[in-house]
Amino acid sequence: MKLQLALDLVNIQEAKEVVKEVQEYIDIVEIGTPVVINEGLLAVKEIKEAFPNLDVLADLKIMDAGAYEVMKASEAGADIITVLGATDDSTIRGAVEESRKHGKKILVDMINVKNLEERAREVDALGVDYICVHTGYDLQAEGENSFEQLRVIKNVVKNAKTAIAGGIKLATLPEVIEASPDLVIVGGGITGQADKRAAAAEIKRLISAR
Ligand SMILES: O=C([C@H](O)CO)[C@H](O)[C@H](O)COP(=O)(O)O
Repeated sequence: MKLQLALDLVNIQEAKEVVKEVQEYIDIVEIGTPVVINEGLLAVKEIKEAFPNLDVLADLKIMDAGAYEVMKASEAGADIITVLGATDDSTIRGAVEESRKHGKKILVDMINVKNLEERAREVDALGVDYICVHTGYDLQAEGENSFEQLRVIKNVVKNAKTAIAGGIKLATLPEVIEASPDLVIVGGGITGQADKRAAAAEIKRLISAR
């Protein structure tokens, strides 16, 4: 089980400072969608250059032009790029094909996918690397989470690795770990804590104990 730190509400300089603080406890750094919107793929490039030993995920949430956008993110240094499960198969196929040319990985974000079981099977058959259940900020604010969705995809996904994101904190981590995802994605559960390093260390400790 790997730990991904999601950075959403920071600029490039702040992102570097947070990663520096917690780098020994994380496997993947996510350059979140808001950061890419604010700073562009330069954020991916700068973080990869500053932390070459960590994998960098570009959370582009690609909905169209799969191959082109994966190509640009790959050139910027991303190791993993996100595509939305709600898009059509041709976009996901294009993203996967392009990622293979660059030796990169595709994580499909199932945010707001209604027919989760059926779509997870279809996406899995497209050869993606990760399938991720995700409760976004807006639904988190309404008290939702993705714990049950994780159990659903664990039952049907046979090839891809599974991941979960959205409001995961130390208090809810045991329930997540119980379902054994391959990747746990934590943003505010680390970046929103007074002692980020201690939070990351404790999350890593619990994940590694499995
Ligand atoms: O993908 C995310 C969200 O849609 C904003 O872009 C977050 O990175 C993801 O939800 C993880 O962050 P937390 O919910 O703060 O753990």
